[in-house]
Amino acid sequence: MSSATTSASGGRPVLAPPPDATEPVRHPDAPAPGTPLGPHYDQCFGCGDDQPYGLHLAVRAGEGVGVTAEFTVRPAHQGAPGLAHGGVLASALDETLGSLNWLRRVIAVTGRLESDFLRPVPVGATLHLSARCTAVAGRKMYASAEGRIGGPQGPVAVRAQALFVEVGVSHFTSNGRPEEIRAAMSDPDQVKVVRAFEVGP
Ligand SMILES: CCCCCCCC(=O)SCCNC(=O)CCNC(=O)[C@H](O)C(C)(C)COP(=O)(O)OP(=O)(O)OC[C@H]1O[C@@H](n2cnc3c(N)ncnc32)[C@H](O)[C@@H]1OP(=O)(O)O
Repeated sequence: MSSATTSASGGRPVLAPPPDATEPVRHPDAPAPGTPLGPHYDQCFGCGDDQPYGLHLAVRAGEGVGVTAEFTVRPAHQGAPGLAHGGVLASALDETLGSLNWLRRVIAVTGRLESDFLRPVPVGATLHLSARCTAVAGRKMYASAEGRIGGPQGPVAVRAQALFVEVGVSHFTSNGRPEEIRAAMSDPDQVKVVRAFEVGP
């Protein structure tokens, strides 16, 4: 196995939680199962309403540290004629996985994302996504996701495993372009300010 998929210590796959990992904990203020989370940032490619070519992914809180989401593939998302681009599908998985952090009220960004593409996804299809956090170890959150087509119980078209790493707000304020940081920070809607930075953009 290559060093890209195994850890430095002992050959454990990098996306396998270490033995001292713990169960993820849902924050007491997390929205009830079934509640739409809404966009975390209106310019986000994954969920933002103001991104004309974005995914406009709609995420709902699930049970525990889990979410469901839907994404309908539009012509702007094509790779091959009539089919979704693989990078766009990976973005849908990443966005769905990222929203798990909102249920934990932890600021975290994607460190690693491994995707499997099992079936082609046509333009016009709705991808029914689900994701759950499987373990936490220090700043690291381990999670998995899948996307089905033809309905929520349809065949799995894509799936992913991911590692998110907890960061401070300075990850965004120090590295993001100042124009967008200033605009997001000065939004009069304080809930929007919090959500723009509490969940990785
Ligand atoms: C609504 C939700 C929207 C969500 C949108 C989707 C989320 C996103 O797409 S976020 C954007 C994409 N991601 C990024 O831009 C992140 C860029 N990367 C970084 O900033 C840094 O590399 C970062 C923060 C991940 C880690 O850096 P740093 O804080 O210095 O931590 P570091 O000490 O290197 O790593 C911490 C732990 O994570 C592990 N780790 C970090 N990266 C990886 C990786 N790629 N693979 C495996 N393990 C990793 C380290 O081995 C370390 O483990 P341990 O504690 O056991 O030693």
